[in-house]
This record gives sequence, C-alpha cells and structure tokens, in this order.
Amino acid sequence: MLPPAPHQAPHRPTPEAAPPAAPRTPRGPLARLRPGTGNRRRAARAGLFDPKQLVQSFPDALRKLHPRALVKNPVLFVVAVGAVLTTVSAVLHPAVFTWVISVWLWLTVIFANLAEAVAEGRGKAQAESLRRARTATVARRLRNNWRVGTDLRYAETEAVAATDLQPFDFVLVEAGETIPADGDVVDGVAAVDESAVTGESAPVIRESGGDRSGVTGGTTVLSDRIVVRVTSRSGHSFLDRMIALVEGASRQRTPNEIALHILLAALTIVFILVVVTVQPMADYAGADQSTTVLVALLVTLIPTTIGALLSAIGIAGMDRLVQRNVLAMSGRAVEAAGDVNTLLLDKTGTITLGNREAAAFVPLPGVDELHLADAAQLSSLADETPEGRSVVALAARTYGLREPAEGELSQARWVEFSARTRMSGVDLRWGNGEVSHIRKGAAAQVIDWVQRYGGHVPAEARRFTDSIAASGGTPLLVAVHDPGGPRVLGVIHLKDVVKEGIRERFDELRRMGIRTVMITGDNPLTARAIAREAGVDDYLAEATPEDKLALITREQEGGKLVAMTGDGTNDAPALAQADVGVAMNTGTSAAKEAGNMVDLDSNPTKLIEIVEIGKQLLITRGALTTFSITNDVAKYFAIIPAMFTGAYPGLAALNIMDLHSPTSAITSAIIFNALIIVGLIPLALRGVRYIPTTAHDLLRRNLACYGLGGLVLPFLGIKLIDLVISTVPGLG
Ligand SMILES: Nc1ncnc2c1ncn2[C@@H]1O[C@H](COP(=O)(O)OP(=O)(O)OP(=O)(O)O)[C@@H](O)[C@H]1O
Ligand SMILES: [K+]
Ligand SMILES: [Mg+2]
Repeated sequence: MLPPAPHQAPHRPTPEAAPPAAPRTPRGPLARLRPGTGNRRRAARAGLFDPKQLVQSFPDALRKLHPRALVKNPVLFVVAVGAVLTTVSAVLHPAVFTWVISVWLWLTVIFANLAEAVAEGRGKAQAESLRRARTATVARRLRNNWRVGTDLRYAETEAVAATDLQPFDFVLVEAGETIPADGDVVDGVAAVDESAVTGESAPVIRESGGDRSGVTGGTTVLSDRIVVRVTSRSGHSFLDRMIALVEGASRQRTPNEIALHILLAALTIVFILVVVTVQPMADYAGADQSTTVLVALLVTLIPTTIGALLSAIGIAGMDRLVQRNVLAMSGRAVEAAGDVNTLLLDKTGTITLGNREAAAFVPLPGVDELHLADAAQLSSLADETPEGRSVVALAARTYGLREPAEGELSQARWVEFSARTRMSGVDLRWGNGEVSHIRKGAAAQVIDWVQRYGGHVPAEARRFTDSIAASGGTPLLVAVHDPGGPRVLGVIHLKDVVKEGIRERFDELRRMGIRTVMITGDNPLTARAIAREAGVDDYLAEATPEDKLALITREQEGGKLVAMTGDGTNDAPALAQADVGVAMNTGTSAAKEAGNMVDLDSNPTKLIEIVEIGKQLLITRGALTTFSITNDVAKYFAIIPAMFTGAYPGLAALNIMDLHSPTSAITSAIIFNALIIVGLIPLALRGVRYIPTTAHDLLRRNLACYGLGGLVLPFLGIKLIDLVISTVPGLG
C-alpha cells in the first residue's frame, strides 16, 4: 500500500528555472587572450606575436643576466663565460673585431633571456586581471547547528570575512552575492556567473548532489540561493593557484626538458673539448688563434638556438592551454597529452548532452501507471542527482503528483544513490506500522534486490528495459517491497542525446592514432547503442569506479599513455591515475584536486584540443632542436676556413660562401647566431603548425622542413651579413 499523493507545490527550483543563456561573448580577465568556445580564428589571433612584446620584456631580459639565473642553462652559461673572456681581451688589447664580437656575444645571451621573458610576460598580464577578481568579500557562515538536509528557513547565519573561512564551513550565498570561497554546493540549485574566472558571460547551473556541484570563489550567484561547503583555505584557492600558474611561478622543468638540457650540456662539453684541442694544432700549423676567435668558434658550434628557446617553448605551451581556458597544473601533463595513446571518455555529459532526464513511466502489465509514478516519485524525493530530480519533476508534470509536506515523511529512511549500488530509494513506516521499501535503479541491481526477498520478476521487466537500452536510453526499474510482497512495478525511461559533431571529433582522433574508449556506469545495451551512434572505438559498461581505475592501469602497463576527463567524485581515483586527467570546473572538488588539468569551460571534448596542443608543443621543440643543430653546420664552414686559410691556402676551397675576410666571416657567423634567436621567438611562442596525422609522417615532414631549412638559411644569412659588415672599417 502506498500513501496518498501528497499535495504541495514543489519548492525546489529546476535547472530550467535559470535565466536564458546570454549570447556567448567572452569577457573577463582571460577573454582578451582567450578564444570564445570553438572560435578558432580568435584563438589564432591570440597566439600572434606582437613585436612590441620584445621591447616591453627587455628590462626583464637584462635582469636575467644574473649569474644565478644564467647557471640554470648550461649552453647560455658557456656563452656568457665566453662573453666575459672576450670582453676582458677587448679591454686589454682594444680592437674593433674583439669589441664587436664581445657585444654580439652579450646580445646572444640577452636575446635568449628575451625569449623567456616574452613568454613569461604574457602570463603576467593575465595574472593582473585575475588578481582584480579576487576581491575581499564578507561571507554568511551558517551556525554550527546547521546540518545538510536541514530546512534553510531555520538556519542562523553570522557574518565573517571570506579570508577567515575554513574548510568544512557552510556558507549561504543568495542571488547577487559573490561566492566567498571554493567549495561544493550541498543544498539548492543556482545560476552562477563565472565570468570573473572563465571570461564566459553565459550563466551556468550549479547544484547539489550531482556532478555539477563545484563552485569557485570570486564568482557570483545570479538566482536562487545555495549552501556551499567550503573546501579551500584562504590563500590556497583555485584563483590563487591560477594566478601562480599563469605567472609561471610554479613552473618546473618537465622530465623531457631536463633530458634535453642534459643532451645539450653534453654536446656543449664535447665542443669545448674540440675547441680546446684546436689550439695546439693551430699552433703547430703556425696559425695561432686568439681567444676571441676560439670563443667565437665554440659559440657557433654549441646548440645556442634551442638552448635559448627551450624554456619559452614550454611556457608558451601552457599559455596556449590557458587561452583555451584550460589550466594545466604541470608541464609534464601537457607533454603527456602530446603522446597520449588512449582517451577515456565518460558517456553521460561528455558524449551525450548529459541531462539524463526521466521521459516516461512504463508500468508492467497489471500495474496502474499512477501507482508506478507515485512510487518512483517517493523513491526520489531525497535523491539529489539530476536523474532523481527529473523523476520528481516528471511525476509532478504529468500526474500532478506533489511532494509531501515537511514532517509528513519524518519516518522515512532515505537510501542515497551510489555508483556502486546503482540504486536509490526509501524505506517508509506508515501510521499503522506497516513498512514499504521502494527502490529504483539499474535493472540488474533492482532485479537482484527483488529476488533476494524471494520475489518473482516477470520476463516483461527485462524486455522493457532492454528495448529502452537498445534505443540508447537508460532504464531504471522501480520495485517495492511492502505487505503486498516484493515486486517490480515498472520502468522509468531516462533519455539523453548524443552531442552533435562528436563523431567527427572521434574520426579526427583516430587519424591522430588515438584510441577512444567510452566508460559508463550504464548497462551494456545502452552503452553499445550510444557507442555506435557516437563512433567511439570501444566501450566499458557497468563500470564501477574501481573498474575505471583498473582499465587505466591495464592500459598503462602496456606502456600506453592514458588521458581521461571526469567530473564526479567517483572519477577522482581514475583522474589521479591517468597520465592526463582533465577535471571539469563544474565538477566536484574531489575531481578537481585529483586531476592535473582543469577545464574552465567544462567541455569534455576539450580533451581533443588539449592533445593537439600537447602534440604541437612536442613538435615545436623537436623542430627547433633539429633546426638548431643543423644550422650550426653552416657556421662551421664560415669559421674554419677563416681560421686556417693563412696557414693552408688550400682551405680557401672550404670558403664556399666566398666571405670577404676571416674577421668578417667570424663576425657574420656570430651575428647570425644571435639574430636567429630573435627571429625564431615568434615561432617558439606560436608553435609550429600542426596537422592531425601519424607521428611518422610528422617526423618526415619536420626533418625535411626544419632540417633542410636549418642547413640552408645560415648560408644565405651569413653571406648577407658579410656583405654589409665588410664595409665597416676594422672588420673588412
Ligand atoms: N539517481 C539514481 N537512482 C537510481 N539509480 C540510478 C540513479 N542514477 C543512475 N542510476 C543507475 O545507475 C547506473 C550508473 O549510473 P552512474 O551515473 O553512476 O553512471 P556513470 O558511471 O556516471 O556513467 P556515465 O558516464 O554514463 O555517467 C545508471 O546506468 C542507472 O541505471
Ligand atoms: K650555435
Ligand atoms: Mg554519472
């Protein structure tokens, strides 16, 4: 027996109650540098390099001449030591040649610093505007007697400074107020303006219970009121972390960068040995060389170009992510994104639109539809998930069923939904002492529950759920156990829609050699239907949080790099285990803590762009390393003949560039070596063009373009410089 339909208007606001979405014009701190969602043209513009930045960053470049800063970069440190040696030599034996070389060696170091300073400078501007968003607010903290679930009408609040809030404090935030700290919504639904953080002016819904409960301090509530459980301490908020991040304060070298630095250092040592042994040979040949010439030879041989640009390339990669509203907590994650083999995506909300809503009640033969709707609604009254709320709303909409009044169900024991049990419901004790247990949930779990009490499940139950699942919907079985015995009443049809254009994104990923796997807690039939429609390579159904974690470790054991997106607390362990874990900004704090990237737009398909940016970072570094090493070859052809033609006139044959004189040849090589750094700063910051293709093709293309380019360009450049400076007295 079920209680009569209660008669009270539902008080809870539904997501539809939010104000209509404003046109998506980006504004706010990141907007200037950030593309509107999906606006690639704007993104391209944001990545453009403005020569003014070179001038603005010049003072910072000079500041980086401090030995403590220089010693971090072995290649540049050697150039700086060389510059000191030639400067001393110029002072002791003044000559135009020695002075010119000294000046250009110093310029080489400054240009390298400039590359890094320009890259960092872009972040500083963003940090400034974020700081402005971090205003001091007064919070309304709920007094100790408030517990989750207590009616807010009886809540008492006290005013405290936002900076005094502690984790686990509850704060009440109403329309028009600023959320004082990061946290999770534990009561209510509200439309929130997050433009202070995301630059996106369209309001977003934040609600308790589901996977959209995360709120960020500094954002504004537009409608309704919510209770937020604080999760961050003052000074350690999301905004604080974001500022440190864009400023590059927390930037650390990635393992790949360290490895490359070691390689460059080793090359430098080899060339130092070469140059040191050149002197006795030159002596023997009767072509004794000055310190200046030897230093010049060394500097042209060592990989100064990549040594100068390496750090800027890394910073620019992080910056490109920020422009797309993604915050990477480590450079390592960005690199890993470039090498990802497997992409794990959630079904609900990632591949589908995510508002999995009750669309119909389907009663079993012999069951009254109203009876089913009533039971479904009762079982969902305390179910704060979007699915649970949509069941209550559907029952209210189509059958006029209303929630019971406060106190009417005081004898109820609510059973919360969990991803492990896949069920939710209620145990009710009526006035006459009779007890009803109502459950709704995944078919397998509810059938199991009914059978455990000795109930019989008619074949129709399975038939109904299977046909809903085969259409891509999610069936929830509703069952009761009361004096009438344990039995299934019928099915709730939850509907969800596959996102438009998602199939094309998966095709693109396949071209990049990346395998996509959809993971869902849903049944295999629904999973298969959605997987087919969306075009993913594989799927895992009825996945528990442990299954997700196990899938990731299994892939990783095979040597693969795994990326995943997630928003729920139950995604947290998997997000932490994945090589690239992208948490949605809307997600729970647990998810955001666990991942190594946060997407402010909460757009799970952003992962595809993240992979592209990672790949672009790796390719840019590879291309410029290739360029750097090959472009030193030409300089060798400029300097060696210049050093020895006096002793061995036959070596003039090596002077293939037909340079004017030994001094002009050496000077031209050094000037080119310095100028190429400045010339490549825009490319290092923008990144080389990326076309989705296999790694093999990319490698071939890059070797051809940057290897050959690196070989040929200096011949032209040095010749040109030689033509100009040969007119300078003292060099010609
Ligand atoms: N509020 C609810 N009450 C009862 N059962 C539910 C509820 N929400 C979902 N279920 C059942 O539990 C199953 C698992 O749902 P869950 O939301 O955990 O999936 P998930 O792991 O998040 O997968 P997805 O990526 O599709 O969201 C669903 O297929 C559904 O059958
Ligand atoms: K060099
Ligand atoms: Mg879910």
